[in-house]
Amino acid sequence: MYKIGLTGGIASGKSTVSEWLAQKGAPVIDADVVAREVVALGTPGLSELVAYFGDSILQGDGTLDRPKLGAIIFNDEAKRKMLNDILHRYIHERIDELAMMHYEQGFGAVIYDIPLLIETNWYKEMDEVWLVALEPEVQKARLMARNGLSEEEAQARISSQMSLADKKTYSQVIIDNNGTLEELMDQLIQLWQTKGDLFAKEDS
Ligand SMILES: CC(C)(COP(=O)(O)OP(=O)(O)OC[C@H]1O[C@@H](n2cnc3c(N)ncnc32)[C@H](O)[C@@H]1O)[C@@H](O)C(=O)NCCC(=O)NCCS
Ligand SMILES: Nc1ncnc2c1ncn2[C@@H]1O[C@H](COP(=O)(O)OP(=O)(O)OP(=O)(O)O)[C@@H](O)[C@H]1O
Repeated sequence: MYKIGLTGGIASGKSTVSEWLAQKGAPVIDADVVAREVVALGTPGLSELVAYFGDSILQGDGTLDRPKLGAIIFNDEAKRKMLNDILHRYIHERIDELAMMHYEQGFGAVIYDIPLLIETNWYKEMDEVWLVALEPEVQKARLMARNGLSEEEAQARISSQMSLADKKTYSQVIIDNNGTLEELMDQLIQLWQTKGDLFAKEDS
């Protein structure tokens, strides 16, 4: 099965792209969804987080207080590394399971929507990397609007990730999302024309 890693910085438009691809019939694995599963109530992932960060990262009902943990790790590199060390193993395992399900269903290719695909070296497992690219100023504005963050908070999140210029050197396909949604869709239609057949099921 052909593996396509879809990546890009925070608020770059990966979900917008992967939802479009999913509507076209491509199987998509969303690492942000998996990252929520592995810290659900009662999981070993959540227990390990509490053991390191303390139970002040929990809400009253025992579930993870995500904004609170975000405020900690996006401003502290050592703690972010620890979070990654704890969770990426669980995330990777679950992603492999989901990929196996798609493989068993006969799909020719699968999209791995992974924000930290390059930072974690997971790109090495991919056959190709698609990057959703946009200038940091546009990114910051979209992130502030979507998450209701201050400029400083948005900048801290952007700075916690690899720069766009570096990510480009690992990518075979660049999807430019500086423009309107319509301009994005035009590129996706073109991309589907050249790559869409990869996803076809073997028995179809
Ligand atoms: C810190 C957490 C609790 C904040 O939760 P929140 O609901 O506010 O954000 P969400 O999970 O939707 O992530 C939004 C975006 O933040 C960025 N991001 C998330 N985690 C990290 C990280 N460890 N380092 C850098 N950027 C990150 C990604 O671009 C992601 O798409 C959460 O992001 C988390 O658990 N992160 C660790 C798991 C992880 O590395 N996820 C990325 C997928 S591999
Ligand atoms: N071309 C565009 N024009 C205007 N807004 C856009 C465009 N593309 C995406 N957006 C908006 O920008 C925000 C970020 O997009 P999206 O959620 O798809 O990014 P993402 O890369 O999946 O983010 P994250 O990884 O941080 O969850 C959303 O509010 C989305 O509606």
